[in-house]
Amino acid sequence: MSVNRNSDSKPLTVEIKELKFTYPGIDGHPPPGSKPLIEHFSLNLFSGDRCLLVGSNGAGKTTILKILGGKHMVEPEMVRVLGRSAFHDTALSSSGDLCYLGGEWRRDVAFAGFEVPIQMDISAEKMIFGVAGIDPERRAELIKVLDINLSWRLHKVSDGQRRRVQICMGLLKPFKVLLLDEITVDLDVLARADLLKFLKKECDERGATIIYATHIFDGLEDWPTNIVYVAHGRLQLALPIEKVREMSKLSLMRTVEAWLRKERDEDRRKRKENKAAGLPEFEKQVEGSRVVGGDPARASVRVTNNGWAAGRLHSTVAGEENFLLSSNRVLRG
Ligand SMILES: Nc1ncnc2c1ncn2[C@@H]1O[C@H](COP(=O)(O)OP(=O)(O)OP(=O)(O)O)[C@@H](O)[C@H]1O
Repeated sequence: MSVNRNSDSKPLTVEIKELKFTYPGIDGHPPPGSKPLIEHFSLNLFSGDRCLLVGSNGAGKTTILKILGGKHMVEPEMVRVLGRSAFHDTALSSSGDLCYLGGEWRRDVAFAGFEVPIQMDISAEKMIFGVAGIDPERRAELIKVLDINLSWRLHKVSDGQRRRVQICMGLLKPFKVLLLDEITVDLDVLARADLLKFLKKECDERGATIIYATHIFDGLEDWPTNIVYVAHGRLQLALPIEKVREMSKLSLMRTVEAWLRKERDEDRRKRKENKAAGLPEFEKQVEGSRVVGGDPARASVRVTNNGWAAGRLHSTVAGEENFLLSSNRVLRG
């Protein structure tokens, strides 16, 4: 499903085609009898799009962003970012063209090319200026936008200040596709507003594409170009913002609230019906399906020669031809 009315002339940047994904069990395979977490999910996004990804807790937003960010393996044709498979073509992330910013401090910073925990005794200046090959103007702009004091010692600053440094590190390279998994929770209103403004400019002026998963709608009314609503790992709606405004006279937050309320009422109705019919109210959780993502070395089924080893962040071997298996068997945290 394409969500941009004017997509004809704009390059396609994110292409999701019939995406299907199940978290692997401890043996590296989807547990027998498990229902895919994500299924029948298709979406196209274009250069310049700012897409808000909304849905209730557990809907699958983080999973989708991680798949797009190349952290979970899926069939290469299911997800293309800038025409390439994010999981198999690790140069997409290492070049900075594809950037995933989520809750994982250490890994995100490492992906920005500076492999140190962000809570150690180090100055913000050392962290930020330690990344090589950065345009000084862009760096100065980000420091200003995020109002970073370069003398901050990272082990002594507040969560929000540390988060600002993390975001700055993540945005230093001029990304083409940015995946944001609610990274603004710690930010004060001013920092959040300035960051959102900066991100809007990145899309308008450089044609970047941003997908932003959030539950916080403050200051977002005029930010997105598209809204994507996901429930139970299935795409419910993918609309340009003008269409959402046409459909609903409510604010963005109230509109999303109405969608989620309807979904919850429907879930409750189904559970009641199941109960009345003597069926289990909730879907059975498949035993062993909860895995800690991250280290492929911990999975008992290994993909042959995929270039990854425990504790390493960048594959030495890029390219789909190196992958013998193409199920959902490997997770990167
Ligand atoms: N590593 C994992 N292994 C197995 N199941 C997982 C794993 N990570 C998430 N899940 C399950 O996948 C489902 C979707 O989780 P996900 O984190 O993608 O949801 P979300 O929409 O981002 O939720 P939230 O709004 O709470 O952040 C949840 O039911 C969750 O329990």
